[in-house]
Amino acid sequence: MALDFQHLGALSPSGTLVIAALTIIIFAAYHTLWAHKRGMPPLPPGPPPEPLLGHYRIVPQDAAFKRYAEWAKEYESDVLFFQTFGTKWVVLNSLAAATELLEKRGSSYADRPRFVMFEEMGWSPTLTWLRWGPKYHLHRRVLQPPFTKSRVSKYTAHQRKEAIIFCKGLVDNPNDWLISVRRFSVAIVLQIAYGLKVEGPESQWIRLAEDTANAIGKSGAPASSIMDRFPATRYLPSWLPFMERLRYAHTWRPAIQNLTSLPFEASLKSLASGTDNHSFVHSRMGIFNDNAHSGLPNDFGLEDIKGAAATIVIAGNDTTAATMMLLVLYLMQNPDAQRKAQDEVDRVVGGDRLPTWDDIANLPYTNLILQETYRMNPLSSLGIPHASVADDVYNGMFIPKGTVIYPNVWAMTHDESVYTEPFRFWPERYLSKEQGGNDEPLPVGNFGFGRRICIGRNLAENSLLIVLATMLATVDIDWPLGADGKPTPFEPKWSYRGQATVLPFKASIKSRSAKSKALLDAEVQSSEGGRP
Ligand code: HEM
Repeated sequence: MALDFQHLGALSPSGTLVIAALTIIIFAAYHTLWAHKRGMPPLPPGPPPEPLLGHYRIVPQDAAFKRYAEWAKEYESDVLFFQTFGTKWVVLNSLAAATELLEKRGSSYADRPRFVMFEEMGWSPTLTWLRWGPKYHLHRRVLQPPFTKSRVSKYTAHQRKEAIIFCKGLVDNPNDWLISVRRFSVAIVLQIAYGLKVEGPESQWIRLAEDTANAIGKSGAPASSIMDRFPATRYLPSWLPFMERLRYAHTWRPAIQNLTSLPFEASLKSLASGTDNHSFVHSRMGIFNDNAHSGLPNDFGLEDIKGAAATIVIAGNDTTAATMMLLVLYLMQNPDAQRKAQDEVDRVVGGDRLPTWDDIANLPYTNLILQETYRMNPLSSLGIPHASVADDVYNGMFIPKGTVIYPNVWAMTHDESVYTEPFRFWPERYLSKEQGGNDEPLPVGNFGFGRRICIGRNLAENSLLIVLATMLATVDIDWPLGADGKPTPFEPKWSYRGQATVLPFKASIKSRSAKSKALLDAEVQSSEGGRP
């Protein structure tokens, strides 16, 4: 008989706790006995679990990637095993393991776990969270083609224009540089998904995207809440002390719903008025309406279009903004790298114009600054988890079907056997020894692995490169001024709940020259409707 948890909210607190505890004990005992099949090789090693709770209290909620990397050394294994309440998870701490399992055996590891907490947050069909199956394939087939390397070139004019508006924002309002960052990242994806424009720093779309970024950015590592580990707990009353993630999900639910609905409705309105803005929504609605008129079925229905458009904004906005903040941070902390990159841009572009797309291929050091930024702080330090669809054996270790797989990208990009002084920002490390570098490999994993690799990576990389080149051409970035009027270094603060991001910080941003400022002003002036 299925358990009915719906009525639990009406129970007294002590009754609820007793039922919750009993249910957890039964499930945990059952799954612990089941986890290891007879006759199979041993499970990967890991710290010993606690009775019944397994590893629930052992793995830290914050910055778990660092602890996993330490355990990998302690247990001398790049693959570690954990379990709690019947959920099993494996952490891959080396690129070799991630490449073998997520790339080479990719089809066996292309599922996602169920993101119960995100379900509580009210997401519509979103490629990122969809389980491996027909719905997933349909969404990937629709969303991937517009973002291939060749197809993203159609967005480059828009990206360059926004990069120039961004840098003008930095020069005109340096103290509000974070608003300019948010404006840029929203403007790119909102235009592509819905054909909507961000008219200025006060735009409702910036606020909406900010809310959603907050909702997702601080929601904890994906699939790691008690609800994800043990889905029945979603029906417990949210006032219980250990259900803070459920409270969080309900608090942010309206933000997710607004982001999914409001821009979609605005885009439909502009379509109804007869304007085709060539956005994702307009092109999908064209197909949808044509099919409807011809009496053909629409596999990709209205909810799918709505969910897929929101995916572009949700997946593309905060990731781009967070990487831009890292670029500003690392340029500020590393004046030598900043000067060297500025010299490169000056040499290639000259002082009479701003960088264009043709220049990007001729800016290798600028490109390495971006690569080193990816390596220093992979935003999804533990990736977005995959899940295995079949039993497997790797290096003599058994990985059961249905195991959640976390690639520890941070451990990979800080592996001392690959990167000398991994905590040092040193873009030259990728150059050959003859060029003064150390022949180290470019970082891998920032955009994920295998079948689930980020579909927006080409778009994001283009955004970041044109923004970086334009910043280098037009502004100097330094530590903020202290009370004595001198640049004053400080230790930045970080958040490791959800994405690994640097928290908002102050920087001193100044125009490089009257000429570079005039170039920005002139380009913004001449670009149609461009407003900082
Ligand atoms: C710096 C920017 C970005 C970073 C660091 C980033 C990172 C990631 C990562 C780590 C994943 C998980 C991959 C995996 O499971 O193996 C992912 C998936 C995804 N990304 Fe991005 N991303 C960025 C920008 C974008 C943009 C601009 C878009 C939209 C066009 C986008 C759309 C997606 C989607 C739809 C998925 C889910 C793919 C799937 O599950 O099949 N991302 N991204």
